[in-house]
Amino acid sequence: MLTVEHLSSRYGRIEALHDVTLHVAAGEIIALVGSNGAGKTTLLKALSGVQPIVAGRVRFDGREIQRIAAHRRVRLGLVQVPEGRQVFGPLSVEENLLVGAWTRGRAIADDLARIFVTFPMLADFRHRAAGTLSGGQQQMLAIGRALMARPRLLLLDEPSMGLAPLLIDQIFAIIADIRSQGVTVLVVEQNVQAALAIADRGYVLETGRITLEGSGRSLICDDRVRQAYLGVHVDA
Ligand SMILES: Nc1ncnc2c1ncn2[C@@H]1O[C@H](COP(=O)(O)OP(=O)(O)OP(=O)(O)O)[C@@H](O)[C@H]1O
Repeated sequence: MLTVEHLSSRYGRIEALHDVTLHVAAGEIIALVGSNGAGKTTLLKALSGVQPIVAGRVRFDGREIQRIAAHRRVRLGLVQVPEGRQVFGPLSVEENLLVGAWTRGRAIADDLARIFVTFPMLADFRHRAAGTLSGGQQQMLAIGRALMARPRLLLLDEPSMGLAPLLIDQIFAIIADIRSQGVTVLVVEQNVQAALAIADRGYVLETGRITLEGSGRSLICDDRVRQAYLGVHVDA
């Protein structure tokens, strides 16, 4: 579904991504992990079309998209849930969800009803200002807003950031549920254990380069991942 080939991106003279190559097949959950500043957010932004790339190619469903504007990528089904939720605080929960559907013209009421079934809490708070919700509720709203765009590939940037353990479990259960409804998922996470546990495959990004890839299970068992990201001391 998504193929990224030799992608590089920079902020002025800082090269944030170097020669990144990866792929995502339809129906997969892919985890992208790495430490702070590794370039994970930059990669998602480059895929969404809000961060310029200086080299490389991105194909979505066989079509080159690296020169296609961000809003048109959303129409093609490539939709991002940004880091830090970024809900529209003064707007109501329902208005935030409707904003997610702005690229679409039809069946919005049906989709809104479906989101309220998936997230009953959003239905309860539909008239509340989004800014008054807790962090976990805002994360669910941000995911619901993205689902309103009818994604085929959902890009999630740190969905568990700042959430209590119980909520983190809920968020990962929701991600698994979204995939079971036919949406492919690429998730960036600092919660490496939880992300690799639900992922079919994963990639490790370090200082802008992909350094490891494999099945979720094989990466959780990899000594380099255990030592660097899971806090496990591994004897040499
Ligand atoms: N707007 C910007 N201007 C200049 N440099 C930036 C900008 N955004 C990110 N960078 C730099 O690009 C590199 C990659 O940052 P990025 O935010 O993509 O990493 P990340 O893996 O998502 O980290 P985090 O987990 O902290 O969000 C870092 O060195 C960062 O300092």
